[in-house]
Amino acid sequence: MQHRKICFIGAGNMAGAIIAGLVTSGYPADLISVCAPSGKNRDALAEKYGTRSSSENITCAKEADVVVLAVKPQLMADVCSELQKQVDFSGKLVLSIAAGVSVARFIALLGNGLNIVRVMPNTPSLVGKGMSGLYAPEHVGQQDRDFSSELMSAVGKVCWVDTEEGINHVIAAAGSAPAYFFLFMEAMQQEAQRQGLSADTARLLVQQAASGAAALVEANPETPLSTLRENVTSKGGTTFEALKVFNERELSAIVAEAMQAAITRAQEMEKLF
Ligand SMILES: NC(=O)C1=CN([C@@H]2O[C@H](COP(=O)(O)OP(=O)(O)OC[C@H]3O[C@@H](n4cnc5c(N)ncnc54)[C@H](OP(=O)(O)O)[C@@H]3O)[C@@H](O)[C@H]2O)C=CC1
Ligand SMILES: O=C(O)[C@@H]1CCC=N1
Repeated sequence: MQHRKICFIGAGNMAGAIIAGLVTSGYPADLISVCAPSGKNRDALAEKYGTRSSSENITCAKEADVVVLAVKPQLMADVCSELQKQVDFSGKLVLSIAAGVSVARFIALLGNGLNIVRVMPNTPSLVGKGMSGLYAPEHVGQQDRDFSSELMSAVGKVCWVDTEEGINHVIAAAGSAPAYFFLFMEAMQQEAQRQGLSADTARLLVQQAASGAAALVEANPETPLSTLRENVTSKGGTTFEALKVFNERELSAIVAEAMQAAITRAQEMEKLF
């Protein structure tokens, strides 16, 4: 892949996950600078991966070809206003990983013609198993689109969405989704422990069941998920009884409501931030 000078503004969970995946996949660490007010996270990244650590957003953004905005959505306006005063963004590529901050808002904050790509990653990027959805307005050129794809492909799989609204659908289905699976696994671990298994054994059982199920999905891309489910469900057996409970409690309605709640919140954030 192309190697450009990248500056991460923000060194938190998500930036850290992308940086870890990038460096592990061979991106030169000395081309990556990481900015944050405190040394806590950025110094840990510098120590672990050899990236550059700084508290100077403006200096690092000036030097970079690519600026990755990785702060919380509510801080984005302040961070961008500071940058806009001293950094010329023409010729730079800006990637935002923030939920709920629109392209129109970035253009208003950083200037017309901004080469902006919205990326919605997720934390499994940390282990190269990320999923990122990308969106760019029409004026963003093919080279910048390709670079963005390559960058995020270094930490997982990517898809492009045709409309900006699609980013909120990516949030619901992938950005926020690791937390849904963690919640489900937590509930299973708790119940397994309540039934008498040790915490370690309960965790191992749940972990292997989850990663094994995901591996089966990945290994059988043509097989409908319903078939994989049916393959586990013996007639008159245990799985059938367990699934009956989920169905009686309308798990799919709960999932749909939860995913819609994520989208609604992203839409609200677009108005707030
Ligand atoms: N977590 C996730 O699963 C996902 C998050 N996102 C998006 O990623 C973005 C970051 O989220 P997340 O990583 O979870 O957040 P964190 O709270 O983990 O990290 C935020 C980072 O921003 C830094 N920061 C705060 N103020 C500034 C500033 N003025 N200049 C530069 N850096 C600053 C913090 O610094 P310090 O290190 O000093 O505390 C911290 O490193 C959000 O916009 C979120 O919507 C997108 C997809 C998934
Ligand atoms: O919860 C959030 O707002 C961010 C965006 C997707 C995952 N975490």
